[in-house]
Amino acid sequence: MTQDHSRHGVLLVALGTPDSPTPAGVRAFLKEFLSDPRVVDLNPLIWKPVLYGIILNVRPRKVAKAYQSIWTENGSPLMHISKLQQQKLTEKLEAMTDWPIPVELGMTYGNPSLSTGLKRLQEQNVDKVVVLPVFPQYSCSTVAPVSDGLAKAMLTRRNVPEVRMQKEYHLDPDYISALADSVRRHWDANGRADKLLMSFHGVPQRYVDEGDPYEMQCHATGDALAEALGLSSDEYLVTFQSRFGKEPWLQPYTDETVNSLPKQGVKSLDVICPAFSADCLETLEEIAEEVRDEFLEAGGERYQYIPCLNDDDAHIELMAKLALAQMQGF
Ligand SMILES: C=CC1=C(C)c2cc3[nH]c(cc4nc(cc5[nH]c(cc1n2)c(C)c5CCC(=O)O)C(CCC(=O)O)=C4C)c(C)c3C=C
Ligand SMILES: [Fe+2]
Ligand SMILES: [Fe+2]
Repeated sequence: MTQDHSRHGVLLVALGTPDSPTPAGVRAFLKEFLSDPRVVDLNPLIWKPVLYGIILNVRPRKVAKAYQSIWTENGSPLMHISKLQQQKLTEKLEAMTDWPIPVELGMTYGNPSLSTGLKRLQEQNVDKVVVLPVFPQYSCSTVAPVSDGLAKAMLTRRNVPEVRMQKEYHLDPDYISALADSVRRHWDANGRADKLLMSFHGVPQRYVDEGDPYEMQCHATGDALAEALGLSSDEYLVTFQSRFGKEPWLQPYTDETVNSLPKQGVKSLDVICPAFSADCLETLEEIAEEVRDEFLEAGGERYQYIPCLNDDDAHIELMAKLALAQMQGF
């Protein structure tokens, strides 16, 4: 079936990242991010004094150092990889449709904003926007802020576009097979560890108790990936990383699990982070460095991090397939 793509465009959405790896750059990013009640839903009368009085004074200096350790000549890895994805997705869509379909980046927090991305699409005459947040698993703390941000961006437009948003794709067969292929490539090049650890970004347990399907979707992804790889239940683990604040987050925690594994005889680990579509601070610094050091200090012998899908062909093909399927819905 052929379709008229003349008014179609894609807004490729990622979480966002600081403009610079400096305390000021990180502070501006954290201020916007951590002020979103979708991310931290505590009573503002309690949260705002903590955020402005403590967190925004202490955390930026520490986190800027972490960003400096992963920053490249192309800037923040998340931004650089997102731009590569944007460019390759543009090329892939044109190859598949014989029509140039504009793809713009929009970050939930930081630059370019969702509003900027939307404006750039409208400047190219786009009136039917497919929004593709690159979060395979839906969470109220990642995907819902995208729909909030879009609604806010459109509040001031006289002419609003038609919009369709991909909510999640945690069991899409092409997503699972792209992950499985990346693990197999890693095994072929490096051999296979005792276990495959699948570490997902955490969220507060309470969000799940109140209806966020994120945890269930992470486990479904993990089980499907294990099945695609032919792993039995004792050959892989699903854990949750990046805990923030005092209340319980999804468990088991990645760091605690990794610390306990050498004592149980697990001396080598392969680690993959399926909730991340691009390598970033949380994978390159936290998982590939910090957690690795903890494993080796606890008696582990070999720890290997498997990169995110980033700009892999299979990943770009998945994005193109999802975008085109959404376009069929207009
Ligand atoms: C405070 C609560 C947080 C929730 C809830 C949360 C959910 C969540 N985040 C991602 C993806 C990413 N998070 C990243 C960084 C990051 N995340 C939090 C906090 C929460 N995340 C903070 C404070 C930070 C900044 C760094 C720090 O201060 O520790 C990033 C990396 C961005 C980068 O620049 O590289 C990503 C990506 C998901 C998928 C998720 C829930 C499912
Ligand atoms: Fe996060
Ligand atoms: Fe972190």
